[in-house]
Amino acid sequence: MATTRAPAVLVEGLHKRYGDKRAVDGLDLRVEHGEIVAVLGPNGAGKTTTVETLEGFRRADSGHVRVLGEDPARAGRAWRSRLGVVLQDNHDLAEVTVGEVVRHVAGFYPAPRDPDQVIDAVGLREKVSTRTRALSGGQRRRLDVALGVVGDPELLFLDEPTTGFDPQARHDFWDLVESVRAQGTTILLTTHYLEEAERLADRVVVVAHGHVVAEGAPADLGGRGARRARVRWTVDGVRHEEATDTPTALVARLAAQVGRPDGEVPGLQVLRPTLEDVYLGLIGGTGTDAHEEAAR
Ligand SMILES: Nc1ncnc2c1ncn2[C@@H]1O[C@H](COP(=O)(O)OP(=O)(O)OP(=O)(O)O)[C@@H](O)[C@H]1O
Repeated sequence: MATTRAPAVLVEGLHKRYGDKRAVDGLDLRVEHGEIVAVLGPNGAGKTTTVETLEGFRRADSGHVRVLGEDPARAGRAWRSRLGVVLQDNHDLAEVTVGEVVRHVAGFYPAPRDPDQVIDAVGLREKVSTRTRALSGGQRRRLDVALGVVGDPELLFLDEPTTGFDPQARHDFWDLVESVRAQGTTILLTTHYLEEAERLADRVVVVAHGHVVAEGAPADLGGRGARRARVRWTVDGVRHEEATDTPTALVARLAAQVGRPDGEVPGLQVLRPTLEDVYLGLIGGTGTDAHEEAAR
């Protein structure tokens, strides 16, 4: 039998107000060891307030919070050394080199990773002797991640880690996060990029108005997996569309009935709701169901 182990993060009924503003309003969250959980939500939904409460940087008004089994409001240095934190805006260490800062931060932890291996892992080997002020935005973010993981944390918090990245840098960063997870690190990230959540997260949690409005695997969120596919095709310049639970069977029938001699069906598209469609529906956005995920 598996032993029962407390989750890496457990939040029940979290509340936090700023004056009259209910920033977090009855939020529940659970992250198991080894999971990557993405917290999604519109600006001002309460994501950063929640994450910073978990990191021990803000005090909850009420609610039960446990991170690696301890209350962040009371936990000490030993607990903090088990966390990796990558904030939205990190400090500026302008005159220090990449190598110096990674080695320096490693020194804060009882059992850090090898700083040189971390620098290699985040792709900053060529910049090891560069002062941090001379890094590009994406390189600085990689440095932030290096600082987040050099202590070999059990739990890593990433708050909007790829904001401002170019597409290649974002994909490289995702590979990096996956390699960190492969070493057993639990990861809680906030993001505004649905593609990022889809690529990285085992589970997404959608927060709006300070509480969770939906959660699930990216493929299942909001009943996404159960929604019907729509198949489109063209015959003699006229577009046709049919909703179906069995798109493969429909496509096979079309190939036989209206396909060209080589079996190709003109204008064939198989459409399913994207995570973004589902997300926008959940938060009351204006998303349509018309994104095209699989077109052939
Ligand atoms: N220190 C503060 N003082 C007053 N109000 C605050 C403070 N921090 C956050 N708020 C307010 O609390 C609400 C939640 O903010 P929070 O930063 O947690 O949202 P978020 O979901 O992280 O947003 P974003 O996606 O824009 O980062 C917002 O209305 C914000 O203006």
